[in-house]
Amino acid sequence: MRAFLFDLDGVLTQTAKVHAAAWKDTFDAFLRAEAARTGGQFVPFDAVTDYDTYVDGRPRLDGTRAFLRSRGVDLPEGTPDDPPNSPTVQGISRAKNDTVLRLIREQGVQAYQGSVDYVHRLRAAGLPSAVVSSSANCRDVLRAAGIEELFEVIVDGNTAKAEGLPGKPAPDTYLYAARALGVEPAHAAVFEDALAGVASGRAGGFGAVVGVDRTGQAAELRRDGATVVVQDLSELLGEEKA
Ligand SMILES: O=P(O)(O)OC[C@H]1O[C@@H](O)[C@H](O)[C@@H](O)[C@@H]1O
Repeated sequence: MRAFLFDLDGVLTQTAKVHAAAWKDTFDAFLRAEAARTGGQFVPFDAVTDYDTYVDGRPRLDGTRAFLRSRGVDLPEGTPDDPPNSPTVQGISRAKNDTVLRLIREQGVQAYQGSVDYVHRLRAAGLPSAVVSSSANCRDVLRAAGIEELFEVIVDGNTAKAEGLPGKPAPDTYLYAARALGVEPAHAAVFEDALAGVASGRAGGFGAVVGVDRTGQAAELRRDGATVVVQDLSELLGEEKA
């Protein structure tokens, strides 16, 4: 492998669980109000299974659409100016973003030490790395974790929007990063904790797709595209550490 492409939330930083909590907060408020309005049952958002299946790894608006569709809810798209929690895809997405930013402000951002050590090892070996994230908040999160300077290339939700790239599980954002580093996908490794993310690694024909299993979904990561699964990148530093 000549280039290394890392997802952000859940691979480099401990922010996947913060996103999951913000999604749960937002969707539960919506579902509760819907149940009251229609007289139906309130079935809460599951921060593990619903998050992994519909939301994790995808661009924000795609996550909102995919989860609502899974509950048979069809909301108008709305506009980015819709007030948070308006019954539109944009309004719900905006509420979720307000919540995730508040949680990040309150809790700060921690990197995974194993990932930071791994990227340092790559740098010492002269091997380039990129961050490939669906998040529009990617740069702020990298900065808050103090690791922005470790990467040659950063492809995030804003890059995808500006370049018209479809988000994960499509391979386009990873392919864009590999091109920016001047490396063929067959010689680049993808590191992902999300099912949509390993699927984009597989779809892009990458030389290795490392599933990072933080939540006990190793089998699903393999099913959707991981060629190897670890619980933490420190496992890949292995005996060289001794
Ligand atoms: O809402 P943001 O910060 O642009 O992030 C979009 C998505 O980014 C992904 O990295 C997360 O796994 C998702 O949970 C998140 O929804």
